[in-house]
Amino acid sequence: MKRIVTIAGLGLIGASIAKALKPIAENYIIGYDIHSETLQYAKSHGIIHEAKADYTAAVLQADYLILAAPISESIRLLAALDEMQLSKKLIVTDVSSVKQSMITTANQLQNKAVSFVGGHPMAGSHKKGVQAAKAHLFENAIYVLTPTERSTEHDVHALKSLLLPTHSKFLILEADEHDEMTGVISHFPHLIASSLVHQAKHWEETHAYLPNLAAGGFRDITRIASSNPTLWQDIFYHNRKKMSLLLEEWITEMQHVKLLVEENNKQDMIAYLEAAKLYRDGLGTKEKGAIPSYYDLYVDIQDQTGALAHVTQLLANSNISINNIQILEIREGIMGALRLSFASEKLQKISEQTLNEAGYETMVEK
Ligand SMILES: NC(=O)C1=CN([C@@H]2O[C@H](COP(=O)(O)OP(=O)(O)OC[C@H]3O[C@@H](n4cnc5c(N)ncnc54)[C@H](O)[C@@H]3O)[C@@H](O)[C@H]2O)C=CC1
Ligand SMILES: O=C(O)C(=O)Cc1ccc(O)cc1
Repeated sequence: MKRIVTIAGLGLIGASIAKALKPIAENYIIGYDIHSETLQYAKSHGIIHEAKADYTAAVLQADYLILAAPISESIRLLAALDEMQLSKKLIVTDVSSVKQSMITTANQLQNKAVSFVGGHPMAGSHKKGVQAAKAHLFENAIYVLTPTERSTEHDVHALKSLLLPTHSKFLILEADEHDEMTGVISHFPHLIASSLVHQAKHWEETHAYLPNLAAGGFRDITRIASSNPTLWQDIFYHNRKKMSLLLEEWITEMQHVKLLVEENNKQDMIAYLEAAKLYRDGLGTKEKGAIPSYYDLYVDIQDQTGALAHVTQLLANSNISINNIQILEIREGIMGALRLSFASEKLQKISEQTLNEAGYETMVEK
């Protein structure tokens, strides 16, 4: 029997789920999006079986509905189910980064045919839109499910079975617990990353050369500030209570840090940095985070013509593809470092061996 799955919102997340679910013979994927070009793209690239430009028509046939629009839009799409005459049971889930406002809307629904289980696949990208979608986006990532008053254990089980091809790891959480944790480890760091970029921009007025000094550290810590601003505004809005509490806590923490700097007590400062290092080092580095981290290899090279080409050629000869290359430090006459990023630990290891054999010094961050 066919399992009819409607996905409303075919952007990065919706289309990635569609790509993961479509190869399963039992699934029939209907796509709905407010942008006709997105629908056309999804249909013509085989991401969905069928495109529907009308939301009600897309929902009426479905056994499952995945709401993958921006959070505020997904809330509207969920509430609109009360206006529909559904002839069969509909298991509804969403992918929103904040859960409480979705769950509150779900618990107010009157339509008895609707069962709702909140969802949040905790993987993403700084890109947006259907063209950035990838079938393997959620592989090994945490996929949070939040059961509600409007769902049974059987519904949760059915939804997990549907989402199995995403190859993610399911985790059941309460909405409030989810919003607090993601507030701390995902949403709040975004705000801080953006504010650090603002600080640098401000100082560029005084030091025009400043952007050229933006080295690895600044780039690493602000990488997430390059994400989709509309998406993040929506996240901050829906998690505003937690964000406000975290900001207060942060301001207090910064006052403490200010004292540490001003008082210049060597021991206290080292203890503060040590405690942070200890905790940070203990976080699994190779566990897949929300934004996939690549397997990096640092290579020391002499600053001489052709050094970069030589390294890449050596790896190309071994059929190793490099996902990203960053030149960390190149100054005349001294050693420079390349950061090469690979898609897997295996490629990282082979590259290390290949380059070591050719006489290059390498380093893998532990
Ligand atoms: N981008 C990320 O890294 C992650 C995002 N999420 C969540 O996924 C959801 C979608 O985000 P993305 O896919 O990144 O955004 P996106 O901007 O790539 O895609 C959103 C899609 O929804 C469509 N859309 C907008 N309003 C609509 C409506 N009323 N009806 C139907 N379609 C509509 C847009 O045309 C677009 O195709 C958000 O709720 C976000 O919180 C969850 C995990 C990661
Ligand atoms: O790592 C991050 O914070 C990301 O930017 C990717 C992301 C964005 C939104 C989510 O709800 C989950 C993951």
